[in-house]
Amino acid sequence: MRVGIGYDVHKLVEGESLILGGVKIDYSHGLEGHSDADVLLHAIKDALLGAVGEGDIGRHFPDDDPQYKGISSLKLLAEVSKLIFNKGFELNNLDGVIIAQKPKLAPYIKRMEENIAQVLDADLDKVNIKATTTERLGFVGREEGIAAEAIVSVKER
Ligand SMILES: Nc1ccn([C@@H]2O[C@H](COP(=O)(O)O)[C@@H](O)[C@H]2O)c(=O)n1
Ligand SMILES: C[C@@]1(CO)OP(=O)(O)OP(=O)(O)OC[C@H]1O
Repeated sequence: MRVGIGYDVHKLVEGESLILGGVKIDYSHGLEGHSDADVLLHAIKDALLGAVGEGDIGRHFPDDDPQYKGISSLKLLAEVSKLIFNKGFELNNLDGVIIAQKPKLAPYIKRMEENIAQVLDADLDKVNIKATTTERLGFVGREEGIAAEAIVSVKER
């Protein structure tokens, strides 16, 4: 068994869609990034890559490479899924947290878990996602950005 950790932050701006866990969230603001800026999937991919000793997403999908401009982070997760499969591993379990003052994410969590489990070819009960505010403290509390953290374990298949 091996474990990995991932953390990411993106800035909240007007005029962008908010996509988290591959789910489009109904909100006035969205996250800025080179890709679709799905901060949760970025943290999960970093955790998976870390677990198998493959660095981080910036190494695999550079943020100055035009081929990744606006790309769906679900597609990049599928690439990472292939990579860990080819290295002889499969997901054991995954736990992620989205740190966002707003909007209320609870209604979307199940769909995020379903998306992630599907792309990683894992049972739904191996994927857990949650959300928390920072009680209005810090950059998240001021609604300047959204952060996410993930921890995964993988096992030899
Ligand atoms: N953006 C968010 C943040 C939190 N939730 C849900 O509310 C619960 C309480 O949050 P606290 O930050 O006050 O601990 C949390 O456990 C989540 O279920 C949410 O839906 N969206
Ligand atoms: C996802 C990638 C893809 O180019 O770009 P961004 O959406 O900017 O995200 P970030 O977490 O800043 O960098 C990682 C990149 O791999």
